Amino acid sequence: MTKSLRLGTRGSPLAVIQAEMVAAALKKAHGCLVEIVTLKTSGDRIQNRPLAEIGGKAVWTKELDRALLAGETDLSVHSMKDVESERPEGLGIAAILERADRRDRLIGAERLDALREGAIIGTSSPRRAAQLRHLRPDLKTVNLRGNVATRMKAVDSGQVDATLLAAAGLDRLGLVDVGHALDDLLPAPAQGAVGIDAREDDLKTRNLLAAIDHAETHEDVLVERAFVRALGGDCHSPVAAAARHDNGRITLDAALYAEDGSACVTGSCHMAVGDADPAIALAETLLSDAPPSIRELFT
Ligand SMILES: NCc1[nH]cc(CCC(=O)O)c1CC(=O)O
Repeated sequence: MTKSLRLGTRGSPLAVIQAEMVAAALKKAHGCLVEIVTLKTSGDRIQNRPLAEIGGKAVWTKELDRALLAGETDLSVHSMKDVESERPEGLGIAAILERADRRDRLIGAERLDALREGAIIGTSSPRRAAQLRHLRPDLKTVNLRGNVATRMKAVDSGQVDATLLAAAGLDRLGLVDVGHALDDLLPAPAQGAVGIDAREDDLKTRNLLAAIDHAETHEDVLVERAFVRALGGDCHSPVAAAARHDNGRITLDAALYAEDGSACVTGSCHMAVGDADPAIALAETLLSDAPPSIRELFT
């Protein structure tokens, strides 16, 4: 029997491609019909100010959450790195697709050390800005928002010397040859993972979604999110974290930065699958070891 599902998504080209990936996976697993409903979030509406200034949490998810809770949609598709680690009451991540390339790619130069002295880097990500300034204190970072095409245009037109974009987003847009992957830059928590939210009490939809869940990715992302939650951080915090499966256990590598990159604390821990306590303990240790310039960013 086929069931028709209403899938809520943002309307950016990348968001729509990710929604189509989920629709195709559901169709393949169950033969369901999926109707894609695009919604505008406050992050989409307000383009000309730094995200951190728009204020309030959940700039990318609030409208999708509202529609889902109101029963106007049955599921929401999100880039997991944009989803606050605290979800509204009544909603919960039901499935996460297999993670794509989680690295950042540099657009505008082949390597960071190939950038000229004092080069201007456009990014709206506090993590990327802090990481770049940590490695190259001479670099200037300027706020650059907008979708992937807008940001690439800013490099092409010379408005900025370079920018960083997630490999996963570029690849999904078909831009597989754009930019140069930075192997040594620790990515954002949950980067490269697409997640699907559903109402906690909608067991029918949650069961359908269970079939397209990628367990390893889901477990790793939960660890990265537990780490951020324990810090009291959010997706605008200068935090990097990457969990990976390793011989049936999970290893987490993490780093916290001062906003201007002048300080950084890093650490790693290992844990059994399903036990995020070591990630929470690592968050506490890193915060207590961190200088005030880092500690003041977390409450
Ligand atoms: N904050 C925007 C955003 N959210 C998710 C991705 C990329 C896709 C992903 O990480 O799965 C991007 C673009 C970027 O950072 O380059």
